[in-house]
Order: sequence, then structure tokens, then C-alpha cells
Amino acid sequence: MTATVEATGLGKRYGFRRWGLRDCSFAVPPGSVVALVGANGSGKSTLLRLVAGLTRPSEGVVRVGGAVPGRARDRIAYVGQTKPLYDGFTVAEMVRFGAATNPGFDRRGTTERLRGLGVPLDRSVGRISGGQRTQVAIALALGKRADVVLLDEPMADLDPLARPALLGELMATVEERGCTVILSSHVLTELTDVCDSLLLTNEGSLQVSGKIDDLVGGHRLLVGPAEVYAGGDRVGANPVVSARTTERQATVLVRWLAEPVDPRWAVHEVTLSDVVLGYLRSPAASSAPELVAV
Ligand SMILES: Nc1ncnc2c1ncn2[C@@H]1O[C@H](COP(=O)(O)OP(=O)(O)OP(=O)(O)O)[C@@H](O)[C@H]1O
Repeated sequence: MTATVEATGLGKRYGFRRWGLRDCSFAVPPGSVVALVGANGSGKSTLLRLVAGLTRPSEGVVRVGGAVPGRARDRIAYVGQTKPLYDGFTVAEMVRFGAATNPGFDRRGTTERLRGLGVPLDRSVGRISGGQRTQVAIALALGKRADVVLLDEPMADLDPLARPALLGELMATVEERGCTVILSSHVLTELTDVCDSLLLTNEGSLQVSGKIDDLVGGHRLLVGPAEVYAGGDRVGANPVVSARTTERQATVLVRWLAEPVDPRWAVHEVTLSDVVLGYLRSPAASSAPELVAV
């Protein structure tokens, strides 16, 4: 069975005043592969830890398959930025440990996967490389056969060949099991091919959420001579997300509603990177209401 991940008004406060995340609401349907992006310190890890049940919300609620994460532990696999491995165990012992502590664990598949990746099964975890530790942690998470897989910057220390291989593996896992994957990353280009949905955190808020196709199709870059844009929150009917101007030229990311009346604007389709960078530059900009539900 697969699970929806649903958050309503979710927030986490650290200490008395510092909010790591506030007022975060979204619903991720089963079988989604979600890219979680945002600047450093914007709340991505906090969000993943809340969904994983590793930290409790200070406000609001998150549910995985209708249950609070603490009651859905068997259904959730999480790999954080620090990998939860025992340095004194060999890789093979770590796999055995995973099998012993998780009902339904795919021991054979996990072992085969690590062997295929060239990870030395008989070496202690404390003596393998950082990238290999990541491979072990991810293999253990996938071996758990969880409904929801949460990966916090899984590709950060993987080499250029291992990164697409991991993404391919995630896609195959999703197709085979219909599980939901939420992965945070700073490398947007790698996410475009595998992720169908986006969550974007900015300064502790969820600024954008939606299907990537809708987000890309729902925005345009308008480029025109500098004098055609005097500032303002719309170009024609189109709400401005962010704008950059030089002495000669204005480049404006807009939510796309209609062709601008002024013919000096050239209209360009956008990439996911254009959309993400545009919102990151403008924390106050909101995405269209119709784009909010993932
Ligand atoms: N344990 C903690 N105690 C106090 N503040 C924290 C703690 N964890 C995170 N924060 C703060 O909460 C905010 C969000 O942090 P978080 O780690 O969720 O960001 P992030 O988007 O994952 O960042 P990065 O991309 O750098 O990993 C930051 O301001 C951070 O300093």
C-alpha cells in the first residue's frame, strides 16, 4: 500500500523564537517523486524530519497515510545528511541489521544492489568512502520497502556517474512499488527528469508547491528594453514573480495569463531552474492559487 503525505499549517520552532518552518500546507499523492528545493537554512531538512517523525511539530499536523509519523514508522524510510550507520559494522552486517530491525526488508535485493555498485561488503562502514556510506544508507532505506522514502540531499557526495544511477534507481523503485519519494537537492538540472512535483521553501515558509509541468507551463520570462518596465507587480495581466533590470534590458519572470499588450516584450518559455531561481530571489512572491496543491 502507498501513502499520501499531507501537511496542514505545519511549523517547527527551535527555542523560543526561531522558526525553522512555518505555516506549511501541502498534499503529496501516492507515487509522487517530489523535489524539495530552497536556499540554505530555508527549512528543507526541518520539513523532512517532521515528515519522518524525528521531530515534533510546534504547530499544525503532518500525516503519512492518514497517521501521524510516529504511528507510521514502518511505512517511512529516511536518510538524513548525517548517515545513520554503525562504523564498527561491516557493510554486510549493516544489511543484516537492517533486515533484523525492519519487517519485510529486502535483504537479497539490498545486498545485490550494493555489490553492483562496487561497495565492499566485507569492509567496516568506518572505512568506506563518504559516497559509499551514502550508497549504503540509501540501499538500506530502499530495502525497507517503505511507502514513503525521504532523502535529504542524497546526491551531495555522489560522483557524476552515481548521481543519475541513483535517480534511475529511485524511478524504478517508484514504478515497481508505487511509493512516494521526497528528496531535497540543490542540483536542479538533475531533478527535472525524475521529479513530477516541487516543494520550494524560502525563509522558513513553503513558497511554491505544485506539479512541475504546471509550474513550468504556468510561467514565462518576458524580456524587453529597460524602459518598458518601470517596476510594478504586473506586466499586462501577468503577475510579476521577480525582475532583473540592467541599463538596457528588463527580464521579468511572470505567472503567465495573457500576451502582454506592449509588443516590445519578447516572451520566452521557462525551465524549472528559471521558476525556482525567480521565486528564490523574491521570497514575498506567491505562486498562483491553482498551483498550490501538489
Ligand atoms: N536543531 C536546531 N536548533 C536550532 N535551529 C535550527 C536547528 N535545526 C535547524 N535550525 C534552523 O532552522 C532553519 C531551517 O534549517 P534547516 O536545516 O531545515 O534548513 P535547510 O533548508 O535544510 O538548509 P540546508 O540547505 O543548509 O541543509 C535554519 O535557520 C536553521 O538554522
